[in-house]
Amino acid sequence: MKLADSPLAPKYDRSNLTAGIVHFGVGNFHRSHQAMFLDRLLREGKAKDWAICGVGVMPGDKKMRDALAGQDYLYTLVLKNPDGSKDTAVIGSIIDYLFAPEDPAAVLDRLASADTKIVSLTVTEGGYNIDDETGNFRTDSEGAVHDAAHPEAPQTTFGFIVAALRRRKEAGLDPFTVMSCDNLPGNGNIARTAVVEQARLSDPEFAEWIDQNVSFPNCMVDRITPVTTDADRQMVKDELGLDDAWPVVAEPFVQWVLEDKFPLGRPAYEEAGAQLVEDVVPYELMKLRLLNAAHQSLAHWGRLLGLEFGHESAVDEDIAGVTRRYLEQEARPTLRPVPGIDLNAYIDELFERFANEAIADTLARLAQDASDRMPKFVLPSVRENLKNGGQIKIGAAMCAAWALGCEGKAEDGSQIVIDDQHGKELAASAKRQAEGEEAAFIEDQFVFGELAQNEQFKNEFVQALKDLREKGAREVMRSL
Ligand SMILES: NC(=O)c1ccc[n+]([C@@H]2O[C@H](COP(=O)([O-])OP(=O)(O)OC[C@H]3O[C@@H](n4cnc5c(N)ncnc54)[C@H](O)[C@@H]3O)[C@@H](O)[C@H]2O)c1
Ligand SMILES: O=P(O)(O)OC[C@@H](O)[C@@H](O)[C@H](O)[C@H](O)CO
Repeated sequence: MKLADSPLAPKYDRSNLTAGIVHFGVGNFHRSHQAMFLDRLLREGKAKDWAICGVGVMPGDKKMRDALAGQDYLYTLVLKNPDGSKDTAVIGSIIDYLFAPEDPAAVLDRLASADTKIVSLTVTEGGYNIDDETGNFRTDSEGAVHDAAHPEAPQTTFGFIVAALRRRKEAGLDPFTVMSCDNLPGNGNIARTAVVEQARLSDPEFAEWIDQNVSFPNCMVDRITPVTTDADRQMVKDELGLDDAWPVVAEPFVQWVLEDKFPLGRPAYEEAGAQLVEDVVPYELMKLRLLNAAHQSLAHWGRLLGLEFGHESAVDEDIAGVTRRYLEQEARPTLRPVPGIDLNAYIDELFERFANEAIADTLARLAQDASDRMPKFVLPSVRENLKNGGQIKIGAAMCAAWALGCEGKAEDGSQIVIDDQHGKELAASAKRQAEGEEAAFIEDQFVFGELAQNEQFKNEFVQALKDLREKGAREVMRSL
């Protein structure tokens, strides 16, 4: 059955909607989170001017464009509960999709349209081109250099945003709000840096204007959303009778905490369950340094033991133990109090969520692009503890588990595949490490910045790596 004919399909009239939001990076998470919040409002007859037009700038996004365009941009969202039951809906809030490499002019026209009031992003942690140590935009990246030289014919997210803001200004239109929904500490601030610094490369004066006039709210986003598998597609066909080229599965838990800084207005997200707050930073840090850091721990220790899924790591006594001790002894002490949240209960709930085997989140997904994730989720706590005399041994050992995994083999001899945009460099330093250069991995400036020069971090890392080789991961985890 076609999605549009399903009893689960939206009852609201989609021909009557206007795209007020342009979203870059329509992956699984955007579709399980922001698009779902909007769908909730649309079902109540609200937010008709806030439908979403997706944009993809990466060559790989053609697949998503084709999948969505072939089914009127509808898709199935399947929430998998821990007891094995499922809650399903067909989501209708995305009404168009533009694939930038094929038609960049259409993307610019859409961004420059008076209808567009919010430009939102889930372009991954690495998509912002930020040096984690300095917080500076990497002006020498290929895309940034291209868009600086050809500001009228951009290829990257930030190049498009800058070009569109210029067109709006020239046309006398107010700037849209730029809302990052990526897992980054201060994601709005980072989006600001990326947009302003991209603009500065071609027009410093306009960059200043953007900095003064464009709003970049910060937000914290949360819903574990694994990669869609063929088995998920088959399940949607068998159980719901639906032909869906790209359904999304996710956990039932969902959270969105955001700053209310939308000069051109916004959907009433709070009426769909989001929390609007003055200061989102404590919530963001809690989520990134606890949930996302725990995911790194489950992934790197679990992969060393040859495990495949997040829930397998989460119920393994040694991995769960070392992960919990990391959270309690090294991550939580770096957090500020979070209004309305008991951090002990939050950590307990994380382990319940991680243990949901119906989600079947893979350790490969959690470890993907770890070179972008470790610097955002784990290394900030290491740095803060080093500064304040706090403990770092479990974080350093997690880095060593990752480093050893990058040599390519689990303890049971199975292969560990490295899927990382910085993978070549990781493989090269892991090779030097395997040949006896014990600190080679942490000398990778892109990931570790100045940390290799810190004697305490280096010693803890090198010792953990040595112990891992001599005693194995289980004994090391138990000793921590
Ligand atoms: N999956 C989750 O559980 C989850 C939960 C919370 C937040 N997030 C955030 O959402 C992001 C995306 O996750 P996902 O599960 O949707 O992944 P995904 O792989 O399904 O989608 C990623 C999207 O980002 C685009 N992208 C990647 N690099 C880009 C770049 N340099 N410029 C522009 N676009 C780029 C891809 O083309 C794709 O459209 C994560 O990196 C994270 O920051 C994910
Ligand atoms: O998607 P990333 O790159 O931010 O990190 C991997 C996971 O930790 C992450 O996707 C979580 O599942 C998510 O942040 C839960 O809300």
